[in-house]
Amino acid sequence: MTTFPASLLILNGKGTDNAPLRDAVAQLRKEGVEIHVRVTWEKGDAERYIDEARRLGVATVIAGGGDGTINEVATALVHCQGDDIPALGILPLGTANDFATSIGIPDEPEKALKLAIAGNAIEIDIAQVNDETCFINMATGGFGTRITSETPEKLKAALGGISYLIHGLVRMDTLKPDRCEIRGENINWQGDALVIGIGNGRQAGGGQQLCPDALINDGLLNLRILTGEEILPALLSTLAKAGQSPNIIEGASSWLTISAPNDITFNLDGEPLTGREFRIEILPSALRCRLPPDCPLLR
Ligand SMILES: Nc1ncnc2c1ncn2[C@@H]1O[C@H](COP(=O)(O)OP(=O)(O)OP(=O)(O)O)[C@@H](O)[C@H]1O
Ligand SMILES: [Mg+2]
Repeated sequence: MTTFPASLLILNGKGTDNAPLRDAVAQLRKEGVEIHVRVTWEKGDAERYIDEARRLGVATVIAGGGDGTINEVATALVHCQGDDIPALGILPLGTANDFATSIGIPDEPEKALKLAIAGNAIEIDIAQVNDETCFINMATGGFGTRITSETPEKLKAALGGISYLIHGLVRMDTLKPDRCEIRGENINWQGDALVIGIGNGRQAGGGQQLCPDALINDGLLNLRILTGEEILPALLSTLAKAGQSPNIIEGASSWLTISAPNDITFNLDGEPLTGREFRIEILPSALRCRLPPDCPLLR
């Protein structure tokens, strides 16, 4: 792989104790591939490493971590000015890895790294909330959000994606819909939402297909609202057969506004954002991402 340009791998500090990854990086370096590796300690570190990546002139910045890490790196790339902005590569090392899984990134570090270095860089969209925060995968609100943002770190580390579900069941007594109003192109809805999913990508919460028709390069946000008084088990089975349930509202729009009389919390690729007014818009073709040739989320 000697002909490929240099990359900088931004590794979430949670994922550094990883022998297969160490071997994969060593092997690629032996083959002549230039890979710089940097490790994060806290939020904001990824952004600083992007500055360094640009000084080094690398062709790819690889996000090594979960959805939160991918989003942080993607957001920093979207905010870059000028020419020769590096492409995004993805190395899934999180607990849920919802974005990576849905776009077809392989699990094995070696395969994912090779794709991140040599894959085709394709223009994709990102979503922006209130002119500032971005999410590359999905915003979830309502009960579903409480599941994810309240799942304790330890439970998450031990059980992975399943922990979202378990923790959700334990807290079923707290199930309470969020009253809100949602507008968009041909969307004007008001009511009590149990779960609101707004997707550039398709799945969140460790495999829940909230926006099964979403594409990452169609210039649209996909919306799905789950309403009604169903309890969680029923809710999860309805997720599978949309279009049949009167409790599922769907739509697509390049922008959405959500307003609520009480605070609601959205989970943006794992990071909570609380408020009463949200304006979410898609930024079309905002960055380039190295994707597998058969990526199912492309138009
Ligand atoms: N060294 C570190 N130790 C612990 N947390 C870190 C470290 N560096 C960054 N972080 C935090 O990790 C979070 C992002 O984690 P990320 O979403 O990538 O993984 P995850 O939550 O395990 O995976 P997933 O979102 O796929 O479930 C950010 O909030 C960031 O502040
Ligand atoms: Mg889309």
